[in-house]
Amino acid sequence: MSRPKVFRPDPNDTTRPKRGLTEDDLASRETVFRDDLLSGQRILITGGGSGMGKAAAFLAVRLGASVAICGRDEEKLKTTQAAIYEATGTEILTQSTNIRDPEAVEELIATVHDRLGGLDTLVNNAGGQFPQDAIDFTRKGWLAVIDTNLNGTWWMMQEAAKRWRTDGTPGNIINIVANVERGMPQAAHTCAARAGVIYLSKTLATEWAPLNVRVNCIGPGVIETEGFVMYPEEALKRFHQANPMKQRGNAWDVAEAITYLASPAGRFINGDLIIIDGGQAQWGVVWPAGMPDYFNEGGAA
Ligand SMILES: CCCCCCCCC/C=C/C(=O)SCCNC(=O)CCNC(=O)[C@H](O)C(C)(C)COP(=O)(O)OP(=O)(O)OC[C@H]1O[C@@H](n2cnc3c(N)ncnc32)[C@H](O)[C@@H]1OP(=O)(O)O
Ligand SMILES: NC(=O)C1=CN([C@@H]2O[C@H](COP(=O)(O)OP(=O)(O)OC[C@H]3O[C@@H](n4cnc5c(N)ncnc54)[C@H](OP(=O)(O)O)[C@@H]3O)[C@@H](O)[C@H]2O)C=CC1
Repeated sequence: MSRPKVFRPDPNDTTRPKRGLTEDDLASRETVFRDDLLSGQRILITGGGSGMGKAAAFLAVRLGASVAICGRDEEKLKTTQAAIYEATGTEILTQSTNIRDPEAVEELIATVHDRLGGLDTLVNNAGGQFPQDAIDFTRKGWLAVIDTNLNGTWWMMQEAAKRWRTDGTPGNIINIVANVERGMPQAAHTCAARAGVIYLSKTLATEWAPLNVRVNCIGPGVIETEGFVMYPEEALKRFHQANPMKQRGNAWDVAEAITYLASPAGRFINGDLIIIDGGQAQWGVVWPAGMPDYFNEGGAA
């Protein structure tokens, strides 16, 4: 088998195309929602400095929400903050936070409450993984993906809910996971973590109903964002072949679904998983690190 065991993206490689919607797109793209839909809402979006989180932040501000974003990279957050300010005249709150650090998460939730006066909707979008055959995962790699996607999401959920319980105010949690129903070859670490988040969410949708907190998940399929840099160009050529529409989704597709769940239209949706994947769940498999010969026609039976 000639597939490389590891693909490490080079952040300084300028030969790769820039991917994802531009700030101009995010500032002007049409939305189905009315201008003041989220007026008065306070929304915290993790990983809001890029990709789907950034699109959701742009849209929420355009629809009147007060928005906070976090991520590890302060510069990315500041760039997004400036772009949103330029497009809308509204300043969002940014706080550099690693969601894997529960103390940093506690500080983040406290800052959001202090600065925005409370929190209505938490969007747990921060996350990611690298493509690799599971058998070759290092322990550190496995732990990094589980700690980010499962533990990090949990620290955020728990801390937000504690504040809602203390304050006696309602809450809404939207967890961005992935389309894991049929498993995800070469993404087993993230599949395990996301499946964990989905069933955590289904459980808490019941357990936290007495607190008036709703919990839902969104499972994106192949959505073209800056995050595609984690995958080799060769794999990216095949990604959209895995859905019957043979298309890549974009960050706006997910941002509008987040908005729907954050709006009063989502008021009776609880414990659910909304898949946005062009039908991939019923069709193909991505193989982000390259399909083993075994599965090719003529490969071992
Ligand atoms: C859902 C779709 C699924 C795949 C299916 C594809 C279809 C969907 C397409 C797109 C899906 C997306 O999610 S796009 C969004 C992608 N965006 C992201 O992934 C951004 C966030 N990701 C990350 O921060 C990193 O990838 C992550 C590993 C999770 C955490 O980062 P950290 O900074 O903690 O970790 P690092 O220090 O970089 O690495 C820790 C260890 O992990 C291992 N490691 C890290 N990168 C590695 C690599 N490329 N190949 C092998 N191993 C690696 C090594 O053991 C590292 O240790 P050392 O050896 O000591 O270095
Ligand atoms: N694009 C796709 O096709 C799919 C994406 N997803 C998931 O959707 C979410 C958004 O992805 P997308 O927009 O595509 O990709 P991006 O890579 O653009 O977004 C991921 C964001 O998460 C932040 N992040 C990562 N780790 C941490 C951490 N430990 N603490 C705080 N922030 C963190 C990153 O910011 P920073 O680096 O500054 O920390 C970044 O802004 C991710 O969870 C992704 O895995 C799921 C299925 C498909």
